[in-house]
Amino acid sequence: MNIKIIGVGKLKEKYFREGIAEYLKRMDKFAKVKIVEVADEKAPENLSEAEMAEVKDKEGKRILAKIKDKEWVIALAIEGKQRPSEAFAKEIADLGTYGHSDITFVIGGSLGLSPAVMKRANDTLSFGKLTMPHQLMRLVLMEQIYRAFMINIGSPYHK
Ligand SMILES: C[S@@+](CC[C@H](N)C(=O)[O-])C[C@H]1O[C@@H](n2cnc3c(N)ncnc32)[C@H](O)[C@@H]1O
Repeated sequence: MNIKIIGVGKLKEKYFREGIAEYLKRMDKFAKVKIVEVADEKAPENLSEAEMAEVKDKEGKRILAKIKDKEWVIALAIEGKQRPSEAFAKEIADLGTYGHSDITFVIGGSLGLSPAVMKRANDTLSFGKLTMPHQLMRLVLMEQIYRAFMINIGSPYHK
């Protein structure tokens, strides 16, 4: 299975990078996991609606350029679909079984994902109504993917 996580902007803090590196290492035996970073646009406080849409559109185009036709895309969105970790684990296993072994997760930038990216997505994933910083979201997502693998092998990691 190939898992790609596309995020906007670089991870600045060392503790995030270390956390990501740890989960990359732990998942090594279950899947080929790749992090792809696309450049972010400057998004100062006082942007108009049109300017915010332009920021998302530009970032969205960069995201879409990193996605191949065969990839099953799951967009992370606050208003997306929530599910328990067990259901998420089953989905990951089923996708692999039924011919979608290239799964791509997409995390938006500080203003979120563009309509074009949401349209390309095959599914959405919400971690609840709380807004998380996109850098932290990357780490939380990795833990949940790792947890999914642990659930699927029946490991006591998942209690
Ligand atoms: C700072 S948030 C963007 C906030 C923006 N107002 C929005 O509604 O998308 C950056 C990205 O992190 C992800 N994200 C943040 N909180 C999330 C949550 N609770 N569930 C799923 N994804 C989340 C989404 O991909 C979002 O585009």
